Formats: sequence, structure tokens, C-alpha cells
Amino acid sequence: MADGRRHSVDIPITRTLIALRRVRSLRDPSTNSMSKFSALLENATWETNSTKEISIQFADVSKEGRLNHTGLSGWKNLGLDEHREEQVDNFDSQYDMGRSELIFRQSSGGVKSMDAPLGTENVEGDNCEREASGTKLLSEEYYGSHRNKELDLVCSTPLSNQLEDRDSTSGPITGSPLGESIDRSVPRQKPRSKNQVKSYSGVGDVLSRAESPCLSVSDALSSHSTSLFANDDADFMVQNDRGCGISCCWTKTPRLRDSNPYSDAEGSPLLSRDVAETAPRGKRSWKHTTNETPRSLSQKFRPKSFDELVGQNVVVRSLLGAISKGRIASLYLFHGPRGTGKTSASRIFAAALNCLSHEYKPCGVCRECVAFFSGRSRDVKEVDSMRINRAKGIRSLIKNASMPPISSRFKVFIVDECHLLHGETWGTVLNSLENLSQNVVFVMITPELDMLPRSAVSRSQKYHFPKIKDADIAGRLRNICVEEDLDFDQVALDFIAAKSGGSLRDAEIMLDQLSLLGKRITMSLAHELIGVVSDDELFDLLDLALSSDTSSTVIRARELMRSRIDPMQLVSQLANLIMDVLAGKCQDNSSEVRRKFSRKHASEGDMQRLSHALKILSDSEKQLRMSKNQSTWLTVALLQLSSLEASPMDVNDSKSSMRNGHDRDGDFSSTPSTGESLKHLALHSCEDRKSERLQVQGDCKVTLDSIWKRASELCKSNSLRNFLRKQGKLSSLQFNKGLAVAELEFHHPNYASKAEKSWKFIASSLQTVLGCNVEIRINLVVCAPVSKCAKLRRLSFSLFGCSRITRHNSHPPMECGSDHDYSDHISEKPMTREKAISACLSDCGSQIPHSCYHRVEVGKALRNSEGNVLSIGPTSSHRSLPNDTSETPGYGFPSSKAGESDNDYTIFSGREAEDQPNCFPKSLRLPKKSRSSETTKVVHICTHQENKLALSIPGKESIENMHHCQ
Ligand SMILES: Nc1ncnc2c1ncn2[C@@H]1O[C@H](COP(=O)(O)OP(=O)(O)OP(=O)(O)O)[C@@H](O)[C@H]1O
Ligand SMILES: [Zn+2]
Repeated sequence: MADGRRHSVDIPITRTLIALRRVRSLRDPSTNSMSKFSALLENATWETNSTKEISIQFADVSKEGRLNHTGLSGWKNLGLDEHREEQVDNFDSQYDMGRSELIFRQSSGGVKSMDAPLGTENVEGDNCEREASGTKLLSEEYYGSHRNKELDLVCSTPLSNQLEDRDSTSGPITGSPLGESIDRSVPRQKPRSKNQVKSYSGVGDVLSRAESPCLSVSDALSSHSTSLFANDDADFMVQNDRGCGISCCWTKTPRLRDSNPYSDAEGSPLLSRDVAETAPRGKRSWKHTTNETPRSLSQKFRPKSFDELVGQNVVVRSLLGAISKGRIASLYLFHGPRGTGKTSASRIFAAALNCLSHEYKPCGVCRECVAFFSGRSRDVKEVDSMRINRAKGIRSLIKNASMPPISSRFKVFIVDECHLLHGETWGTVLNSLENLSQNVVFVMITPELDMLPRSAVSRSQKYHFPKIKDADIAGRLRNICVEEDLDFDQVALDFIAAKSGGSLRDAEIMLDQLSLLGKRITMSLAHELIGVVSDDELFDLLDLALSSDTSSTVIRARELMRSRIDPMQLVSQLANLIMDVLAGKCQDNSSEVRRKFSRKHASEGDMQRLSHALKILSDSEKQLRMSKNQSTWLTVALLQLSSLEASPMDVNDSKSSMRNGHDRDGDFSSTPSTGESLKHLALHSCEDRKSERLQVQGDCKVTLDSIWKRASELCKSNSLRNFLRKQGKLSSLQFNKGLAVAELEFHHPNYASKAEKSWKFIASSLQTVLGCNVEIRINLVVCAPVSKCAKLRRLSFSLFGCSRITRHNSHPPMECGSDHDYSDHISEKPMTREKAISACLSDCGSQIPHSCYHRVEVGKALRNSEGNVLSIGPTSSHRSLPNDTSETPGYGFPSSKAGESDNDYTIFSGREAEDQPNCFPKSLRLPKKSRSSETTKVVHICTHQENKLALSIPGKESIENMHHCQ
């Protein structure tokens, strides 16, 4: 679902651990008084210097007509045990009507009664009781163990009278009512640490303050859980709370949460889903906790007004226009890449729809805004799409939607990840839309518009959230750094923005991680975190790659990848670097390496080569995305960079290269066909159901030739090198789970035999070039004379005289010496070529009508010196062999168990055979057993004509074991 690949960022562990010391203050946002308070409580200095006063400040919401004040009349009726009461009773309490402030004062002389003058008008007593009880519980939680300490705290609520003094209260009121209020009433005990999260300003202040756990008291006291979107029960509960709008920001204590860990997730649409997500089934809530410590910068800086939504101006203007004109549709669809603000916008839109101010944006202070941002709104619901997929869930949703809004103008249902909705669910929603009142609004959110039913897409108002521009992201990061007191280099922020792929969330997460690494956000830190290499290192690598220095290129590339860099990242960086060079950016203020590179590659030909290198890198990037074997393919791509200038080896290559725009001097001409030819350079990939397989096939001729050329060059024996170049050919290359299967073609039995003897050198050279384990298969391709059979178009036997795997090690390639018979080194000798051919011909060939093109492969599993089988059976790869008809369903015997398999035989039917069902052998006799008596022969027959096969296989009784091997 992610939009493309996301950067994975790893922070060096040790540094992170060290940095963790700072994390607490960084992550302890002022909006979360709880953790801040606990931190303060741990602080002895603070305790000793504070006054003997605890002040809980309540704002007056009388303007909204919901609540004039809260009192603690219910304080005594909490049903709490005496122990708790006693703890709280250590404090004098006093309710200051003017300041809407409840002040606890620690009695110097011990326990005082709680009959302190409390509020006289308890408009909604129950609620306030709950609030008070929450307050009390908190008091118990935090003050109980500190009763002898001097405490002073103010619990603010997000109410209007406090907003008037935003500037002066931006710190205290915003979210850190506790810590910051201390500043107001007592001398500051401890300056805020540099990275300590500061309060959020402006409307955000209000909202983040409103995000404080206003609900938690009632929620915590309520054991209700939600059924669908946390409403059926919660509604009842919240109804009682209506209008109270007051709660204590610091009431969410760990203990309370323990007792009812999920209830506080009820009404907090603005905060994380952590609680909801970790809640057990049936207890899961659709809303987010308002009072959890924001766990990340992106969580903390979630926009809460349209003004704060970055880079989505069109969407914002359009939504504001809809609200101001009162033209509200019933179904909205927010779609676009991840981390671009869809969810945030939906919440802001919901709040704006119901905001009582006339600004058409959530003012953050009116009753509705407060209710919404504190998670209390019963008219705005975030719906869990998986839940409404259930019949009961969707019924409940529609029932809820058909009821009029409780207190707001609109009833808004936000369905995130709506592509997860079943067709029936969509059907129900769409069918109900017309019957529902005008005041019901659905906001559906998805990154994948294509996954939605057409009917849904066409009936909704669609808002596209494009990727956010780098400049906008960098600007936002800058603001966050300023807010967070983080030192930064702008260039580093620009770099992060560029690496975030248009997702502000990704950028914020990177910044978050960087803030753990060092005091200053610098470019080198960013490099370290994101895993990029310096330009100098890149130039070095590029230079090697362009200069055909195969082994150095491979070694350097491996070093880089082994150290830190992600292959995708390396490709992208190299491509950017080449673009810089082509754009002439390497002249001024360049490093020595840069200038050297520019001097060396200055000619017109160099420029052309670089531009082709760019294309190769861009092609390989696509392949890398699909590959699990990225390092290898990156190496292959790097080696291709220089191969473009190499002259082809033979006539065929020459023709093909000329076709493709090469000239004999090695330079590419920039004919239009070049681009086309480069497409063929692309490494073809094909997905196997079980495992990924990357395959270079015959049409990637230049690629294969280039690899083969490099591999043969690595052989130090001249005769072998010449032999391989002239007589051999790499016809196919497959990658499967880190193993490269290289198929070599020889056209004469003697050549195949010779290659067989030198297989170790060949395999070793290929390993060096490819950078992974290699299994080689040597094929003999025989073209029978046409005169032999009029119908015969081509009879080709590919003999896998040896199919061998060698394990890759990091040592330099084995030296190719003479053409020594290395088969002695193998624990079990392969079946001789002659034997295999005769077996094929006598057992199969004679019965195969010549009109059919059959391919016979005889493979040999290799055992290592301990006798373990290193490679078994070609079942996993046969479908992609050259000339194989991969579309043809095949049947075959499963490969024998490890250790049993010795020789594998596979017969493939070809396309032509499909038309001639009678062409399949009626019987197939296997070659005589090999010398090793304990081995079992396995036959693989691939054909779609299962019933035409009758097999007699030693060790296998019948064909029952056949399985469909497609
Ligand atoms: N346009 C934006 N303006 C400001 N902040 C943004 C924006 N987009 C994303 N963010 C940041 O990223 C976080 C996640 O944003 P949000 O959940 O709205 O994105 P989304 O598009 O809904 O992502 P997803 O599709 O993954 O749910 C926010 O908390 C905010 O910090
Ligand atoms: Zn409002």
C-alpha cells in the first residue's frame, strides 16, 4: 500500500542508546502533562523548591452556555476508598470562582478535610463528579507519594477564557499545564532542556491542549467499551458529559489506564491509534487517545487547522469553499499517496463542518471544536473499515447515521483505509446515502483509488492529495526544528525533504530519528541515517565502472553495499551524480575527486557514454525494485556501464550492436534505436509463485554477452579464455534465492566436454562477476541437418552434462590454469556426455516425432566433498529455460528428497507439441543407473498431456507422484 518504496532508516544503535537519555525530554511534549509531571516528580530540585500549593485551574465555559464552572461537590461521592481520599485530603482545596481555579494547598499540619469551598453550581453534576473523581484519582496517583512535597500544578482545560491570553499562556496552557503553570506561580525551578518539546502555538495550542486527556477521567471511570466506532456505549456515557468540556489534562495516570486501558481511546480522534490498535477484539476503539504522549514528531505536529495543512492548497480552498457556501456533499473521497495529510484533512474538515465560529475552519475554542478535538464529539466518528465489513457493523453504522446529530450540525463518518471495505459494505453505504439526512457526511480515505468500486468513485466528491513539494516539506521541517529547539543545517532539511518522496510524515519521521543522533541536524548525520554515500565515493565507483575495471568495480560496489548503502539508494545517487556531470555541475567548488572525474570524462564520447549509463541505471532501478537480490543486479548494472563501449565479440554481436547503435569503436551513437535497444538490456524479471526469480534471457543479448565476456576475461589461461569467448555463450541467467543459474551453450560435443572439464574456472569467474553463488549448466545445442527430416525445423538437445553449483566466497577468483580435467574434484562424476546423449537419443529421441521440438535436459546434482547434495533438480527453473514454453502447463515428478537425488532428467514439451498430442513418448526408459547405487533417479516430465505418459522410473513406482509443477 505504500506509495513506492519507503526509506528504511537505521540508526546506529549505540548512538541511539546514548541519545535516549535526551529522548525523554524531547518526546515529552508539553501537551502531555502526565509524563512531564512524572518526570518532574522524579526531579528532587523541583520538589524542594516548589510552593505548598497545588492549583488546578478550570476554565470557564459559561460563554458557551454549557458549563459555568465545575466544582468538587462530587468529590466526596466518588465511592473511592478511604485510602484514596486520605491521600487527597492532604491538600487544602479551594475553588476560586473568579479564576476558575481549584487550588489545593498542602496542609502543613497534616490531613485536612475535603470540604473545602467548592463549586456551587454544578450544572451537570454527574459529569463533574467524574471529572472531579478523575482529578482526585490523579491526585492520588501523583500526590500520594509526594504528600510532603511542595507541589503546585495547574490543570487547564481548553476553554475560551484561557485563550484570550494566548501569548502569555502558550506555554502553560498548551498541553503542559502542569509543568508550565509552575512557571507562573512559582519561580522556574529548572529551565526547559533544549530539546524539550515546546508547546504548540496558535490554534494548535488550543487544539493540542484540547487534545489533552479531557476524556480520560470519564472514560477511565467508565468501563464501557465500544462496539463499532466506540459509540454505542460511549454515546451514552458521553451524553452525560455533554457540555462539561472540562477535565483534567493530567488525569490520565498509568494506574487508571491499567484499570481500563482502552476506554480512553474513545474520544480522541486526533491522536494515535496505538491504543485502539492494541486493544483486544471487542474492546477496540475507533478513536485515538488524546492523552497519550505523542510518540513521534509527526503525531505531535499533526495539523489541526486548514492553515497548518502543508502543500494541499487546492484541497483546502475547495473544502473551505464548500463549507462557506454550505454545499456539503454526502460522500467525499480523499485519496493520494501516504503521509500527505488525508486523515488530518478529514478531521479538520469534520471539525470545520461543525465549528460554531463563522470562520469556516475549526476555531478550536468553540464548544463543538473543543468537544471534537478532545474526542468527545458524538457526531464525528472514525470508523474502523474492517468492522463495518461485518453485517452487524454496517447495520449499526447505518442506524447511527440515520439518527440526527446529537449536538452538532453534521454527523460525519470518517472511514480510513476505505479500500478495505467489501463490495457489500460499499453497496450498503451507497444505497443508504439517499435515505440519510442531508446532515450526514461520509469521508472515505484511501491511498488506492483504483481499488474502490467504480460506483463509489463516481458518486463521491474526490479530493486528490498530491505528494508534497520538497520545498514545502523542508519549510515544515524547519518550523518543527524551531519549535523543538533543534539546531539544524538547512541543507540537511532539504536533503531529508528530497528523500521523503513527497510524504511529510516520512520526512518528519526521519527528522525525528535524526534528532536522536546528534544535537544538530546535519548533512553528514542525514547521510549516516539514510544510508547514502558521499559524492566522492560515488565518483570513485563511477570511474571504476566506466573504466572497465571489472574486479575493482565489483569489489568497490560490494564494499559500499556491505557498509551501509541500500542498492536502490546507490543507483539513485549514481543517477543523480551523472545528471550533475552532464549538466556541468562538477566544475565549480568541486572536490578534487569531482574535478578529476570531470577532467577524465570530458569528451563528447564520454558524455554520450554517461547518458547511456544513466539510462542503464534507470532501467536497472525498475528491476531492482522487484528483486530481492538487489546487490547482484546492481553489480550487473554497474558492469554494464562500461560494456557499452566494448566492441562485440562476434559477428552476431556485431550485428546486434550495430543495430542497437554501437559502433565498432565502442561508442554509442545516439540513434533513436539506441533507446529501444536499451530496453532489451533491461533485466527481465519474472515472478515465480514460490520465489522471486530474475532472469536474463536471450533477448538481453548484450547483457549476457557482456557478462560472459567479463567472466571469460577473468580466466588467466589464454587458451581457455579464447575457447570460451569463441565457442561458448551464456544463453541464460536466472537468479533464484541468491543463486545464479547460468546456462552455457556449446555447439559441438567436444566443446561441451571441454567446458565441462573447466567448469570450476567458469563458475568461479561468473561468481566474481555476478557476486553470488553460481550454478552452471552446460548445454549442447545440436542443429540437425534439414535433409534428415523434411518436417524437422530444429532438433535441439540441450545436454546438461554438468549442472554444478559452487559456493561463493569472497576470495578473488580462482585462477584458471590449463584445461585440466577437474571432474576428478567432484565427489561424484557426472554422467558422461556421450552416455547422456545416447541415453537421450535412445530413450527419448527415437520416440519423439521429429516434427516436435523437444528439449531434453540431463542435469546432475552436485555433491560436495562431504557428500551433501548442493543442488537438486531443475524443477524450479525449468520453466524459464531458453526455448521453453513457460505457458505450457507442466507435470513432473517432484524433485527427490535431498540426499537422494543424483541425476535429474527433464523432458519439456514445446509449443509445437501441444498441437500434436501423439508426439509424446509412450514410454521412457531411463539410462542405466549411474555408478552410485544409493542414488535414485528422478525424471521430470513437463507436458500438458498427462495421460499420454507412461513412465518407468527406478525407485518410483508409478506416476502418481506426478504433480503439477506450474
Ligand atoms: N499536508 C500535511 N500538512 C501537515 N502535516 C502533514 C501533512 N501531511 C502529512 N502530515 C504529517 O504526517 C502525519 C500523517 O498525516 P496523515 O495521517 O494526515 O496522512 P495520510 O495522508 O492520511 O497518510 P495515510 O494515507 O498513511 O493514512 C501527520 O501527523 C502530520 O504530522
Ligand atoms: Zn470552533
